[in-house]
Amino acid sequence: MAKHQFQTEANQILQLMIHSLYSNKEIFLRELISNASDALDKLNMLVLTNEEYKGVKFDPRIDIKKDKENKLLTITDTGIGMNEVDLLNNLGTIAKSGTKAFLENMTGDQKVDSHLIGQFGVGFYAAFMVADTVEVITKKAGEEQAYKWISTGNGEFEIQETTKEGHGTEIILHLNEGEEEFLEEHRIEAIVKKYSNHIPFPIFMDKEKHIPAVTDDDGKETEPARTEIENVQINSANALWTISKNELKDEDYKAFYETLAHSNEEPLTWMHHKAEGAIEYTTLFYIPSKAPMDIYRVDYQPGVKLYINRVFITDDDKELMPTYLRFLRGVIDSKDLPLNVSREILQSNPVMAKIKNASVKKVLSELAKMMKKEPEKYDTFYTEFGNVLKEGLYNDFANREKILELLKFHTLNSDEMTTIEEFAKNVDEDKKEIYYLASKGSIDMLKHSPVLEKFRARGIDVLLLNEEVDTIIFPMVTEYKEYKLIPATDAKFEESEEDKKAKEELTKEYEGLAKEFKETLGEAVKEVEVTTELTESPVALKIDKEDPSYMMAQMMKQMGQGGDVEEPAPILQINPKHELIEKLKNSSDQNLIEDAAHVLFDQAKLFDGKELDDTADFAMRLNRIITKAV
Ligand SMILES: Nc1ncnc2c1ncn2[C@@H]1O[C@H](COP(=O)(O)OP(=O)(O)OP(=O)(O)O)[C@@H](O)[C@H]1O
Repeated sequence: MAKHQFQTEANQILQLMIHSLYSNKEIFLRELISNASDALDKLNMLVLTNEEYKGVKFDPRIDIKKDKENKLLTITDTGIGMNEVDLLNNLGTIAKSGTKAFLENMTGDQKVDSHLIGQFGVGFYAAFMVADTVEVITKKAGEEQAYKWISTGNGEFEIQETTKEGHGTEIILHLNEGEEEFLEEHRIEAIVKKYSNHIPFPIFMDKEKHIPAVTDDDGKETEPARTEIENVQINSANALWTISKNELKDEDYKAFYETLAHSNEEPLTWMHHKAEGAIEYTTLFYIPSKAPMDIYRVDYQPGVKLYINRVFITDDDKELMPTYLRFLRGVIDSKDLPLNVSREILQSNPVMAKIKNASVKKVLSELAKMMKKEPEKYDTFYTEFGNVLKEGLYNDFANREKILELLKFHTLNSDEMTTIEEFAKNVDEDKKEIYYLASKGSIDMLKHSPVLEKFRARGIDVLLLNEEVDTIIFPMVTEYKEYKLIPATDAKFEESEEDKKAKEELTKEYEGLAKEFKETLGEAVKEVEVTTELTESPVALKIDKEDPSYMMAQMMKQMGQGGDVEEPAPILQINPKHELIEKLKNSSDQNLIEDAAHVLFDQAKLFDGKELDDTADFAMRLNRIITKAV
């Protein structure tokens, strides 16, 4: 008998289960049945598609057995089973990405933690919520040797050779004191009906059947009443997605989601669609109410399963749906794909491509409907997944317009968020230009950006984008319908002759100060120029987009080498109408001008969402200026 240690993370999860922070213990059965169903799915596919498994009998069933006397509950399946290596890899370790992050987020607060665990999904380890000892007896399909895995959840497990008839897995739970309810027929049946009614395989259990007494014509009892044991199927076993929509209740969809997504949280919404015509397929997509833990990890686990005519093919294909819809959980099932598709073939299969395209369109149009009809629900969706959806703007060109219309924007002139469709209605019809400012920071900070002063002065509204992802994506989005999308920093407004003249005069007047600033700041700025476009701020930064080194940096960025190239120095604009600049022009205090040049340059950087190179230097100069002022 070989002893093994649980992997650290697995042990931590196990301890959480044992000390049951989770009040809804019944889900252990849902998790074990879901694993059994997955094991049957896997074998089904191999038997149908893999020569090596041709001889393996596929007789799919899940059995639940209860032994009240010994307080044992057993869940058996005739699925793929596990060999010794599988046992070591699967039970005792957690391969799921995001496990570490999940554990780090644990707070010790029951309420917060059970909410977290709902998103994480605990799987097999949930067994330890109700059992002090768990035995797994399993034999892999096509192999001779069976194994027994056993653990009391104390940080160790043991694996030994054993015998077992037929392939599949048997999970024996030695129930804890006080968990006897899970041996009651009606309780088990209720849990199965609640969560596992529509998994695609039958679940059987022994049930007591009462046979009433038989009496003759005179009312005399000829046979006494008795109880017989009958092995009966206790779930419907009709894959939920194959059932027509109007036969399903919300509860059915919700329960199926919990089993499918291993989640204890209700989904935000679902979309069930049956396509008939040249290609027949069914899709059932759920949107979770909370983002999965691994949503921003490259090794995220995709949530859509592919079935071909009810035979499970894969749940690990990131190409089934585009990555920007990776929050979807659900099923795609089609009769029109060949069963023996390999992953490579799947990706180039024209039927799969059509299903994928149509499914993306469907999801996007359902989201658009939700946005209009259920705005609150949409807001929840948007808070959780808005930034993921935005990724589609650069990797799904064909649907860019639709995705843009699903985004919500803050704007300069309003406190309410708006859509691009609404925003476009108020854009100057002759120019058809939509301006936006994309910079990381609070919306309030963006609203007060010096860049926007010329817009405010002219009463022109601007879209405000303050997420990091916006600053990467939006420069690549240059149009929406017939409108041009223009960064606010690039806006050029026509100047009247009068303005031009006034600017020329001011430039001359402030030439000296601009020169002093440039000498002080040196290479940190490309130049210092006088501007008449600022109204409130003394200074602002501008990038010269015609500068060849700027264009080079952009090109490198697009090639994914942004980190290696330095952006060219910005232009510092000074506002001659600002009292501060005016006073500086008239000052003869060289030290003050020097300090002011540095502090103002740093201030402009902060408004641009940039970090300061030397915070101590900034504070020191600022303090010197204040000291002089008080
Ligand atoms: N009845 C079973 N038959 C065959 N393999 C199983 C069975 N139960 C569990 N396993 C294996 O053990 C692994 C771990 O199971 P566990 O329930 O902890 O996680 P999971 O199912 O992969 O993830 P989650 O339950 O969160 O979706 C499974 O992925 C599977 O490979």
